[in-house]
Amino acid sequence: MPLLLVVLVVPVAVALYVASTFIVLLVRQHLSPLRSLPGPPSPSFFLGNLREMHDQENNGLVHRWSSLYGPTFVYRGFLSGCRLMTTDPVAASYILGRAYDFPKPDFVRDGLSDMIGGHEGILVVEGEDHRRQRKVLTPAFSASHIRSLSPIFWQKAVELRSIWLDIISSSHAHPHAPAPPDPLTPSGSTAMHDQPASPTLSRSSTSGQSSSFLPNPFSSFVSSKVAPSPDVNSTGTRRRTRMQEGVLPTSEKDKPDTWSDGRGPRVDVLAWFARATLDVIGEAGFGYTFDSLSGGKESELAQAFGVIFSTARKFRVLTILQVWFPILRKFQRQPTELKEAHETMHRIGLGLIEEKRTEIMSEKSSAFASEGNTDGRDILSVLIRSNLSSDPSQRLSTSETLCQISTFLAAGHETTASALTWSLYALASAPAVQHKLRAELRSISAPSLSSPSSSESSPPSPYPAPSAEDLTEIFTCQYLDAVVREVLRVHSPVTSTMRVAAHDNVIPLSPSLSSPSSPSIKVNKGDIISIPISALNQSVEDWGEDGRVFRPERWLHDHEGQGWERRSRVQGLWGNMLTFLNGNPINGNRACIGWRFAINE
Ligand code: HEM
Repeated sequence: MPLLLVVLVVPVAVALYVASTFIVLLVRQHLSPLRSLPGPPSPSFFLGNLREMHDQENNGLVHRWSSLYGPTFVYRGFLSGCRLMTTDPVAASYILGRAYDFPKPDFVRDGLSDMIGGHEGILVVEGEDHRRQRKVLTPAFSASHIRSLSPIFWQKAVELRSIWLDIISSSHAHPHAPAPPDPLTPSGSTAMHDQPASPTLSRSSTSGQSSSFLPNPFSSFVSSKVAPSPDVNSTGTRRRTRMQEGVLPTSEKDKPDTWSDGRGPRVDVLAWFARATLDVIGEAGFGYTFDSLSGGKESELAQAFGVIFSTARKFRVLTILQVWFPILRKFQRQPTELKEAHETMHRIGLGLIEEKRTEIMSEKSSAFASEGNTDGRDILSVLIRSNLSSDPSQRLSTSETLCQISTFLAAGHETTASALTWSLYALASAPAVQHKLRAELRSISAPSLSSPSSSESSPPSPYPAPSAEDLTEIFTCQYLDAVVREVLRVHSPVTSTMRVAAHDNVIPLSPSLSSPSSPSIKVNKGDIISIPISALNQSVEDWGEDGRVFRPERWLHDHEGQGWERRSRVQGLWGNMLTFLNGNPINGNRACIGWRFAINE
């Protein structure tokens, strides 16, 4: 009898659950105020526009849609549900400035939690938990503390420089290395062309624009860093690097190949920057040595993180279904490899926390503890220290602290690798900019920069770490500043983000962009909103007709003494762009907490 009951009742219950979810969805859809907004046709009932968004390159689709339907329009998600997308700066500022009224959607938070290995990191938590975590974490990201980490950035840059010099000189020794089949090669390097189609990066950012397809705003940069750059083995056939498979490469045999194709030696820059930035975030973030640049044995933590990252990135139909049927998450079986990776991360993370705590306690009478001198300390140490001194009700628990380690890795490693790669790409595409920047840097008197440069025949010069005065001189370089801003504006590593209305709301629009009949947009609780960061950063209204062109000069003051940053209508955290987002300390500051770290790096 009980068996009969199970056989009859379970399928009926499942059918009712599925049917009621669909009905709720369709009714919601029917009542949505977003239905009246214009937008592209939906090519598929089940996937809406998600597939084409996933497949687009360099935000071209968003630019096309906004030119056809205006800055605020609707595209379709799962089961053709309406999703709002806006490039209106007033609407974007309203939404992002009210982070607790417009939190990340649950499915995005779930995706991030999978990547981080827990629900308690600052990227994932919302409301009061977020406010508390942000307060404890903020001192670790202060301007002076981040500046004190510069020797780590410097050391890794010098290390990477000598590796590249070695690669170049050894490839000169073998000038006839076979050229790989490489259909992705850039077609000429013209200065300042419109949104360059870098082969490696644009292909990679195909998946990089996928934040609404993969439930993860950080997928925009996550996947772009496992770029499918061509990697060729000795027989000339393509092979995937472990980097591309999501496993971080560190051992000698896995180093990306270099080759000569008649135009000089070629280096997979993205893969090398990923190693350098992994080393940096390990050391500066939590005092952990990955040694991935020097090609030592692949660290346990790098391996574990690689497994977690690559698993979280994978797109599965189940992931989409879980958005609408959260119960499915309960039945999800974790692959053994993933379980082991989480355990490794947990064990190493707890070890690091314990080590820092012991250090801090034993230094209680020393300068570090008594005078608050945290210079050069990794971020985790400063975080633990500020946690110890804060009001007990405001402290982070051990499991919350643990989640911050993987959060720093997830948020601070591939973003910076991507930014650095785009920087080199932009400079390579604009030789005039490159010459001007080099001339400015060569004019600096700082000993760390004025060391004699090496030639192919002499070993690289040591380049001592810059002093505080050197850093001040470097940071006041106007053209360097303009180049960094322009790279991060045109090639924002996080291309879009997503929010959900926590309750019914009315979003104001720019007076110049709204129609008199609808100066605002009504959203219902649960409506999903996409903010295309890249498109906003490149807006023609803000940046002029050449808004999508890489032109650092726009940041220099014109003859009226006005910098372009003052003309932009976007209220970004940094440089009046949304690259690091923006926020509001009262109603949720979800702007990038690591922006100073990234700029310094
Ligand atoms: C060029 C490099 C970087 C870019 C473009 C970038 C961009 C962003 C963006 C757009 C967000 C907001 C995401 C959202 O809410 O949808 C964010 C958040 C965050 N970033 Fe970064 N980031 C960079 C580097 C870093 C670094 C180096 C770190 C840490 C060392 C870091 C740590 C974080 C954290 C912890 C958050 C979550 C903040 C919160 O929710 O309160 N980021 N970042």
